[in-house]
Amino acid sequence: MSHLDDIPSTPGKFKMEKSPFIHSRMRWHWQSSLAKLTFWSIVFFCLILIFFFRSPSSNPLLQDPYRRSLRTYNWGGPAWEKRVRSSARVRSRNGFSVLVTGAAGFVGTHVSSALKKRGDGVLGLDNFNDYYDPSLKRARQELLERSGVFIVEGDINDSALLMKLFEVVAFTHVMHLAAQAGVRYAMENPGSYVHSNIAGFVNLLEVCKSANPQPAIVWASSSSVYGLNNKVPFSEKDRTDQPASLYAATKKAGEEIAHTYNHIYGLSLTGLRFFTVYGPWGRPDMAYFFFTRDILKRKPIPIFEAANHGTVARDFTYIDDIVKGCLAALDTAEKSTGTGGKKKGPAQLRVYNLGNTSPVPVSTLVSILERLLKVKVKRNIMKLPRNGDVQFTHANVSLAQRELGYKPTTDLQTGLKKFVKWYTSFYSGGKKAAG
Ligand SMILES: O=C(O)[C@H]1O[C@H](OP(=O)(O)OP(=O)(O)OC[C@H]2O[C@@H](n3ccc(=O)[nH]c3=O)[C@H](O)[C@@H]2O)[C@H](O)[C@@H](O)[C@@H]1O
Repeated sequence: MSHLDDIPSTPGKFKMEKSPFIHSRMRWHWQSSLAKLTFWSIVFFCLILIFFFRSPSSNPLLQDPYRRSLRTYNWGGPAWEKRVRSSARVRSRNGFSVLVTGAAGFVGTHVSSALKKRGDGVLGLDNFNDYYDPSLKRARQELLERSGVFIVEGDINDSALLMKLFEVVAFTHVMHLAAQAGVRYAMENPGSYVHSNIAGFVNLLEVCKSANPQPAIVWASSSSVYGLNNKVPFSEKDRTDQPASLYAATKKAGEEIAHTYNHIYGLSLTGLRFFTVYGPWGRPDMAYFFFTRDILKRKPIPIFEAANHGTVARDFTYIDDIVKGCLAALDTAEKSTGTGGKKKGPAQLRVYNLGNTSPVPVSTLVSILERLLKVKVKRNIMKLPRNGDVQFTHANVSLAQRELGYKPTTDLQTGLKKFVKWYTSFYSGGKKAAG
């Protein structure tokens, strides 16, 4: 019989014998148990430490926004100020001096480049976060640098940096495009939306309101603010109090915050509700972009459909049309009316839809890509997940047409052709030639 057979399986029923042999064995057993306990406690403690420091996705305290806000950026010094001044220098008569936040982003890159081309002074600001592949942002930065646009590396939550920028340059306009984008990611990392779209926006407005002169601000809202509104096409007068995602809620909050800063401080503010913008240099987290990548890899494509086989559709809007809308919003923006944080009179407050006015089903988007890429697509029809997506979007742009002269001219087929041309060139090693 092995000594293990002496130990009853039911705890508490074991009767201790008073034998010295058993005593020493018990002591040895106790000591070895203590050693084991200490050993496993250390292992457990180490595992907790590893988990804490290496796993941001499972630890809300260390998720992206907080890590990002802890990042330090190098800025300042005479050489840096010289670059800032030179990039923001106006080169055309009556040109603007524009601070573009999110300049290394998709829309930011295109708008910065268009402004620079027509002789405006442009200074970029971007935190180069890793929401999607930062190397794409770096490639956009290179592109802008070649046309004379300097992107300052920093966060819109950094008041000291923003104040420094306004001290060095008297910006006439701010094109605010820095944001945490993406509808579905809001369920994974809600904090990043609050950090960028609310706290960051407020911080920027705080600095703008105190600037002398105050700049006029044009900023990116989103078609997602229409949420569960089902009156089509979406007009600026429709309900926007039923957001379907936290992303949408933060953009809607931005519109209300804009109202407050306009009301109290006389800041001129224009919000642009973009409708699913696509095109060359686009965002890899968007469906048209990753569908292209996955079709080329022969992977099945998940196509969402609503209840009862309902079609899911988007008012896909080509980037060049959006850029025209952004420039027109800057051109028609009136001056802010405050000085040194005090309102001197009523200021302009506007909101416009910038869409394409012709929604296309996601299944048609896939068919167009299939033809352009010449690859037979494996379709995987799936129920629209409850993750913030709405069934359809459709812009009424008559207000933007009337007041901004906005008129979209690119249909999805034409726009995707340009995107695919850029994509294949960019990702076939010719990254620099893809501009
Ligand atoms: O219009 C807007 O305001 C928003 O447009 C896009 O959001 P979304 O329209 O959802 O764009 P995608 O994520 O590219 O999705 C496009 C369509 O593809 C569908 N989809 C997406 C992913 C997928 O796997 N399958 C699929 O069918 C979506 O349901 C949606 O109808 C942007 O991601 C947002 O940042 C932006 O603010």
